[in-house]
Amino acid sequence: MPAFSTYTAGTAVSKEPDRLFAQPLAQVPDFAFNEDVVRVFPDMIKRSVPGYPTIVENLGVLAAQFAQPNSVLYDLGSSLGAVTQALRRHVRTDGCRVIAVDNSAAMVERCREYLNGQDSMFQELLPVEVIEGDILALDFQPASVVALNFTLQFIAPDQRTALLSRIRQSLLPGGALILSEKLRFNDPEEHALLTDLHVAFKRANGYSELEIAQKRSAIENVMKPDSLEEHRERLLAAGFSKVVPWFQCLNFASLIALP
Ligand SMILES: Nc1ncnc2c1ncn2[C@@H]1O[C@H](C[S@+](CC[C@H]([NH3+])C(=O)[O-])CC(=O)[O-])[C@@H](O)[C@H]1O
Ligand SMILES: O=C(O)C(=O)Cc1ccccc1
Repeated sequence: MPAFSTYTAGTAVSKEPDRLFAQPLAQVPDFAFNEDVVRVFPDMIKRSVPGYPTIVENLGVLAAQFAQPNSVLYDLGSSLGAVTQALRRHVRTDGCRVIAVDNSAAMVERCREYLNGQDSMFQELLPVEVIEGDILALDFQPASVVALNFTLQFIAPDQRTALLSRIRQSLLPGGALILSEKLRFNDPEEHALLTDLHVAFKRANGYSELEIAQKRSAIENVMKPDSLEEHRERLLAAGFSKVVPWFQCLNFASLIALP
């Protein structure tokens, strides 16, 4: 029996601790969102991303300000649906529905289980559809809120502007894109300081030097962070009119981009 804990307003999520990189690996494979990662994901993301619980909960609060009646709210790269659950806790706008999309079959399967659990515990939640698919191939419907919560960094850099342009085209007046990302910094001293402080955050959360080093080499080929300046310029190039950072903790930040 997997261990479960209740958080996010009562919905049970796995609390299996992340020890994926605890043993020395002869060769560290590229990071993938497979079944092993799915089992430990809630623990991994909370212990790895400073500010993650604050970002997710407040993403729901922000979304409620931008949600327009009878529109779609997208959770792109939904993983286990933490953002979708926050949207359902906070958005009360008439006729809204959530579309969560992820291309990891293992994530989608577990996400559907969690959302069914939330459905059975609470009434009058926004309807949700969970799609297993590539967000680069998605046919966007008119949307008032689009959340990319730590997903764009996994998209090939040369595909990012096109994806953001398509999101911009789908956004309704009064809507918003909420984009959370790990940042890199153009100033080498600032980059080194915030990278060291992120390592200290992981150490304080119980990760060993070996776990930190092996995870770093697992993600370096698959996760390519940009600077805040690059994000701003790309969002403006994609047609957004205004970019407003609303949260930063160490080298992790979240931005609101307005159509
Ligand atoms: N092309 C793609 N199409 C669809 N999904 C993708 C694609 N590329 C990557 N993904 C998916 O994007 C998610 C990124 S995790 C998001 C956390 C979540 N938002 C959270 O708030 O808990 C971030 C992290 O682990 O740092 C994974 O589930 C991938 O399968
Ligand atoms: O662990 C890290 O160093 C990160 O940058 C964040 C992260 C969190 C979960 C999966 C992949 C990357």
